[in-house]
Amino acid sequence: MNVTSRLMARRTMALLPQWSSRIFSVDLDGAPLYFAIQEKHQGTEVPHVFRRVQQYDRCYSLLVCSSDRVRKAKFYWELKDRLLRDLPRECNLSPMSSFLPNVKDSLIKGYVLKDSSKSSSRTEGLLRHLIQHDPVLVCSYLRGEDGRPWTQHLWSHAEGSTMETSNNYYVVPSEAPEYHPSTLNIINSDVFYSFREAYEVLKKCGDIIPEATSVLELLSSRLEARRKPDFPVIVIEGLDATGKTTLTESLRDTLGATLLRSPPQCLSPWRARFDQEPPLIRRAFYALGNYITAEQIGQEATKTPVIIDRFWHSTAAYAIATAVSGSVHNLPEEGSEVYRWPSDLFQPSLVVVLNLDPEERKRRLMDRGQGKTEEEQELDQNQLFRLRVEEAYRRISGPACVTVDASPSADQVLQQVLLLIRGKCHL
Ligand SMILES: Nc1ncnc2c1ncn2[C@@H]1O[C@H](COP(=O)(O)OP(=O)(O)OP(=O)(O)O)[C@@H](O)[C@H]1O
Ligand SMILES: Nc1ccn([C@H]2C[C@H](O)[C@@H](COP(=O)(O)O)O2)c(=O)n1
Repeated sequence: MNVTSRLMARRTMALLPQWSSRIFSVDLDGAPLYFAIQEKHQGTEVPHVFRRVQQYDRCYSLLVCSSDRVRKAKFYWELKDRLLRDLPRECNLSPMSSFLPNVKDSLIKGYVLKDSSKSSSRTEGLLRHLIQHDPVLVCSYLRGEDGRPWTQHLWSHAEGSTMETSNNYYVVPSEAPEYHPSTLNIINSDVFYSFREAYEVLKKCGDIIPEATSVLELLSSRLEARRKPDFPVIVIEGLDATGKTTLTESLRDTLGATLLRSPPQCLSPWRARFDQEPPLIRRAFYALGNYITAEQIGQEATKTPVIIDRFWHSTAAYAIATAVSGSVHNLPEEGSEVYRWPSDLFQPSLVVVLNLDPEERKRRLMDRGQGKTEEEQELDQNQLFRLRVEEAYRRISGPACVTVDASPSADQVLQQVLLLIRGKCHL
């Protein structure tokens, strides 16, 4: 490799720190398959993932690398649609990531691209364009000949030219890491543990999402000193159609309470807009919604008991369950810091989670016959996602939730929750 290409390769690799200590994970049919790279040719074992892609003529990886996390999140979010639109039909994409085993915040996301189109020119033209203009690291993979293993070639770009590095990295099998890679970046990317962290994300979005500025304007007067509320504050949680609206309205009427929601009414004009954004931005929006609701709690709980329809448990449980794929075993383990309550967020007196058999929930959804959000459809169709949300609810602590069976009649559920409130909150 000449000096220029070595420099180009070094500059490119600086985007992906500790390149040769990284593990690569490819999600084929929902299950991660792992491989690593090494500089020396040792052994000939082909990682499982490459045995699965042999039928394709060409194989590439794209990893989205940028120190600007808003740009990175936006670009990754839009990349799949762009690739599916512009690549030849014979190309196939699978989610991929690279990470340092068990090192927090080391996860970098991307795709593996398998190509069996007649010519490489369209695909490679697109990849060249991407590395020139976007925060993407591209590698190509070559099948070894004469019993030699597959090799990974890093593409570099500088001063108008693109090249593949000629010093090979050999692709070798790797063990599954102790922690599922998608758990590594949850803190402050999917779940925010302070007002400041969530606020900073929306502040950075101001120039690309004008609505973020409107949301921030609502927050300017917040974070006043909190005092202990005079009346109990009770949160009702649960998946959609488990009966939260029905129960919270009955509790309001029975207890003469104030009913609040998170996200609060004042954020309604922007909710649909933020629901289209990548998790980093969308979850920051919901996190800030909890702080606005907390402020309203502070005002109302001096006068009456307060009932809240969804709060922090929803924000964290849905975010964690979306960030992690596969079975509940992939979730961060019970007791992980991922499930801790933000230290600057108001803690309610009691959190009740309504639990309902999936078939009965589906029946209630059908009877109600309203439109569903994408996440609600996902809950409906994807059993594993529903199980992850339910388990994440259960693992959140400080305060932990109390689970109530929501399958009896509305009045029986109300009586059950009133008993809990009277026991815990001395009402
Ligand atoms: N205990 C119950 N038994 C039978 N049906 C119920 C019960 N509680 C609520 N329902 C009915 O189930 C449907 C969903 O209830 P509701 O709207 O209260 O749920 P939700 O949790 O607030 O839903 P979402 O989160 O989607 O707003 C409604 O049609 C409601 O009348
Ligand atoms: N405090 C909240 C409330 C809601 N969310 C998110 C989680 C789901 O994506 C969706 C469910 O809300 P619904 O459709 O029942 O209004 O909203 C959140 O993150 N935090």
